[in-house]
Amino acid sequence: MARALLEVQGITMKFGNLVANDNVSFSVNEGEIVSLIGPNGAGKTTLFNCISGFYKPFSGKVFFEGKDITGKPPHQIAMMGLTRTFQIVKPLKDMTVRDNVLTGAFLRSSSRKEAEKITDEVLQLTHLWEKKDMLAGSLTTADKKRLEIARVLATKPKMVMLDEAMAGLNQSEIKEAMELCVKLNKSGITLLIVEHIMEAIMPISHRVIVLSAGKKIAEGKPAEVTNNEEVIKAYLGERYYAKSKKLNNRL
Ligand SMILES: Nc1ncnc2c1ncn2[C@@H]1O[C@H](COP(=O)(O)OP(=O)(O)OP(=O)(O)O)[C@@H](O)[C@H]1O
Repeated sequence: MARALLEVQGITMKFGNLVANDNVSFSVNEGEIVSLIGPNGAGKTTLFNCISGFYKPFSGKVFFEGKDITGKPPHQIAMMGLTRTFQIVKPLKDMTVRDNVLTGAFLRSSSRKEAEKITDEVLQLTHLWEKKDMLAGSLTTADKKRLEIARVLATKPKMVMLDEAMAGLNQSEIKEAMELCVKLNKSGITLLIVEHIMEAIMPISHRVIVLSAGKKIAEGKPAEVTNNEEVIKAYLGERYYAKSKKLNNRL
């Protein structure tokens, strides 16, 4: 049986009177690609922040490999093998691409030689090798997103949480990002992905979890979720329903 790598149990997070996450529970098994979707303001990033230690949830627990990580600091959670990227990428823009990735590698290794070896492997894997000497601030959006992923990979994670890593990318860049996700997953990394580009994540996800107004409203295989009436009404409607209706009208 698949082993739960991440277990989120009844997470509630409030900002004043606003309940951003309302008793959310789910788990991610080792080796899975799970996507977390939902309308703007549904609470996806807040949940990422609660899981990765950037927020201490109001109530509920988070377990990674069976260990309680609720409220532990982000660097400690990263040391355990769970890391995340940010929706708004923040590379150290006056440092080179390679040095940016090195900062991640130093979490795993205190030896410079070893950290450089990890860094160079990750630069090859993420197709950033040719740009390793460029200043991070001069990269395109797509390459900045790639660098964010590279920095995370250099920490040698067991599981990566990607927060809108495909936002702002063009079609071919999205395809490359999808391929990278599949490649990382095949190399043994479990993925939890927040994304609005349904066309990109549905084909690569094993399971999808849907949040709406802070609550989990559905969970299942991509085909199950896209046919779920509540999900269509709360979220997919705008994107999927109109598109399929247009198509049906034309037939
Ligand atoms: N630091 C904060 N202080 C106060 N309210 C916040 C804070 N962060 C998020 N919120 C509110 O919590 C709710 C959930 O926001 P969150 O960013 O988690 O949603 P999201 O699903 O990630 O949205 P999006 O898809 O637009 O990124 C929103 O109403 C938002 O305004």
